[in-house]
Amino acid sequence: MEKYKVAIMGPLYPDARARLEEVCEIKLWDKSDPIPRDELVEWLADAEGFISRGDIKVDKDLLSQAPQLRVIAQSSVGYDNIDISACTEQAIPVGNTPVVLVEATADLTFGLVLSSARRIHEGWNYVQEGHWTSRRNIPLGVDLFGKTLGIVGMGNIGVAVARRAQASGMQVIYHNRSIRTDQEQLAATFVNFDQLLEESDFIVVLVPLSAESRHLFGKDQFKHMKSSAYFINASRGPVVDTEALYEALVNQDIAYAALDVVNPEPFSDHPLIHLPNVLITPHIGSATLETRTQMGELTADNLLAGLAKQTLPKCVNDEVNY
Ligand SMILES: NC(=O)C1=CN([C@@H]2O[C@H](COP(=O)(O)OP(=O)(O)OC[C@H]3O[C@@H](n4cnc5c(N)ncnc54)[C@H](O)[C@@H]3O)[C@@H](O)[C@H]2O)C=CC1
Ligand SMILES: O=C(O)C(=O)CO
Repeated sequence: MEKYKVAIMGPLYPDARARLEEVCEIKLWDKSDPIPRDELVEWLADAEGFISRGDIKVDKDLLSQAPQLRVIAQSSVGYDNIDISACTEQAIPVGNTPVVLVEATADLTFGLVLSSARRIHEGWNYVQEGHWTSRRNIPLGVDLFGKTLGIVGMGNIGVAVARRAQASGMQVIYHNRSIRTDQEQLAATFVNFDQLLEESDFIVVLVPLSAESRHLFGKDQFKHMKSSAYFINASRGPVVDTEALYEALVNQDIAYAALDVVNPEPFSDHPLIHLPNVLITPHIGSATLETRTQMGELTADNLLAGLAKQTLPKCVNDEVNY
């Protein structure tokens, strides 16, 4: 049997790779920098399947140069790098990996709440740098118990974060595109956006990046928050205006920011990194061995289904799913 031609933006986890190699002729980009556009165009000229990744712009122009393409799969729940309407127009289904990454991402997100409130990494730096010579001047944190956590984007991960917060004795309020029908069961209260900004001690952001959510958090929103507020972003960097966040932290309009996502990524020389009231992790929300393995498997399932013109198990534009 002739093998399917596929282009894959790595990394590709070993089990998924073995399954794909059985039926696919693979071109694998395994460098950490994104593939140059002209090289990608060449790779896609005869590709039937494409495993994309978040740092690659998949737009109308690219798709117009990929005449054989019948499926795109991506190992993430977010797909803000892909022009979904253009894919739908060309009847190309796009597979993503929701659900399997929820608990790992919620752990990391709530870990940022906990680490920043209790200054865990500062405590470790303090010990490592030899300052623990007496009981004085230890990093002093704040309680979670009895505080209000506001979640912006109460989807799958938001709900999993709410469960963790409730177990720590926090009240949970949320703002979402729509009020959840399971709100009572969630024991979380829907509030409007401004109310959430004003009332929350901790704000966790988990909205997808879209035209509507780009720079949802800027100067005015930080001014609206409590000066004691902790701001945690685990969604996408561009949901926040980075310069406005920097100013808010320098001016102490808010107390602290903990970020798993920033704009741009990677992020190694921005002044934000040097502020004392910031904790940044390198976009590791779903990065556990178990979760990344499951994401790899689901991505392979989506790709193989599309190549065989069968229904993708998780499809973003179901109207063109097979
Ligand atoms: N840091 C990391 O490694 C990870 C980050 N993510 C990010 O988290 C996002 C959320 O993931 P899930 O919870 O699985 O998605 P989901 O689709 O289950 O939840 C998103 C929620 O946000 C709401 N929403 C959308 N736009 C909104 C807006 N403008 N204002 C208020 N609410 C809005 C939706 O109604 C939905 O309830 C992903 O799109 C991705 O960007 C996801 C996984 C890992
Ligand atoms: O799934 C996503 O959207 C991520 O950011 C990485 O898991």
